[in-house]
Amino acid sequence: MSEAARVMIVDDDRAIRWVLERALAQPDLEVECVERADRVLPRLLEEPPDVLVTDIRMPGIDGLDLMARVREAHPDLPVIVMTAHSDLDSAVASYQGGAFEYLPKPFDVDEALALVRRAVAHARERQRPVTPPEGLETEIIGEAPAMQEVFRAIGRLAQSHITVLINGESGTGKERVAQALHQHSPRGGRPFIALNMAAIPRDLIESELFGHEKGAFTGATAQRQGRFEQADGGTLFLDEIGDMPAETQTRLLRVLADGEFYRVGGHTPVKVDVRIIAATHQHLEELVDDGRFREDLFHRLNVIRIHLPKLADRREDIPRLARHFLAEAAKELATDVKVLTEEAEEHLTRLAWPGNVRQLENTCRWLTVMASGREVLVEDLPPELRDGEGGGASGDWRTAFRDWADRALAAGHTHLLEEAVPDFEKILIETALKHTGGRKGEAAELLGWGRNTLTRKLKTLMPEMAED
Ligand SMILES: Nc1ncnc2c1ncn2[C@@H]1O[C@H](COP(=O)(O)OP(=O)(O)OP(=O)(O)O)[C@@H](O)[C@H]1O
Repeated sequence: MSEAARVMIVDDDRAIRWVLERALAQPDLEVECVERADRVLPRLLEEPPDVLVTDIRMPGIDGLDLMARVREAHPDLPVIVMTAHSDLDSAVASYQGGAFEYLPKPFDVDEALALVRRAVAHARERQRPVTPPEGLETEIIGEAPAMQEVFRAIGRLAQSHITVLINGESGTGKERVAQALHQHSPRGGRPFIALNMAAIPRDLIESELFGHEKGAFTGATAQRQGRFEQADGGTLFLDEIGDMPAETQTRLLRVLADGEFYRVGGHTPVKVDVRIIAATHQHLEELVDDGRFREDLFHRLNVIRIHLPKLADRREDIPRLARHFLAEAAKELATDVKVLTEEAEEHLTRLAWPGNVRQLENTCRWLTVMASGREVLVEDLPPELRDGEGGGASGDWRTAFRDWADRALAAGHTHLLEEAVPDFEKILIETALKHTGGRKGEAAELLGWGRNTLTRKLKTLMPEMAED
């Protein structure tokens, strides 16, 4: 902590400024005194000091106003309020949740100095974990306490090769965290290979992981390296580990124990040095209890566990995430960056976000394409997010449908429309027919189709109903 801490003092009373400036003239502090908040506000917001000391009653922008604005931009900046006791309540109220100290007037200079030093120490203590490991700042956004825990874990694990298990719902950023763990490890310059167990057909998992020899099975026309070999010296990220078939679990366990494996159809052991990071949205303990996951493998993987909270459990991060994704989407689509109005931002902050960060990211992309103006209003939001608490009311078919699509994509499905549209139409047809007691003409009308269209659809979708 060799760098001097910057302290800004705002008071219209010249005598107080003079006293404080002298009291705080210390080698470890760099003090700046200003008379009026409005003259320094833009600079203060842009380049905040380490500690702000302010009076309450001042001409122009008063201390409460100043705190409100500072808090908005820098919620963690410690503020020391100098005031008579009578103003304390309103001061506390205005800065609730922020770091706040109180210096009653009249004060003793030593007391003032001690308080400023304490605030500096406090600010630095807070800043340390707040700053994610170097280079991560733009990658993982998270000021919520649970995300701070994640950053701390990444920092703590930076120098290790230890196996890590990441828990969290789909779309919470598990792969991101795995990447960060890799980048900040001594293996950072080596490959990071990700493999989603839920996305590969079960009978291909072994050859995907361990590779195969030529002729190992029909279609194995050449020798092929598996992910383990590709990840040699680096990190292998095994997503949705709970979906790993039992035989593969056994093989994985053996690789972890011996550091070597055989390609499918091979007889020569292949040696590798791979760090495993596994992730799952499931409760592995429960899978173990149900006999669906090997207990010994579970213990092997569960050395260090990182939990990623649902987005709904870190709502304070939503505005920043949204701004980040809007900027990213604009870059990607080579267009102007959309800005959320306060109402739209508040609205987004209240939604349920069952698809977590990924859903927010997709929403921001959608907005970048669809919103008409530069400013995004609540009305510009996709319809399913616009009304009520949207995005997750249980029983809402759109939510269930979205979850289905999320899962299907995560499992590697393609041509989703081909998969979904027939079911969608079938459900509507069945329901309409139920309502009309099987009368097709009326059902076609309810659906908004001509009778011929319905007949044609029935032939392809529900041939058993097509006879008439
Ligand atoms: N904290 C974050 N800051 C910035 N971007 C994030 C953050 N968390 C997630 N993302 C982005 O959100 C998307 C989803 O994250 P990611 O793929 O890591 O989730 P996941 O938990 O691995 O999902 P799944 O289990 O479905 O594979 C990615 O595009 C990722 O870059």
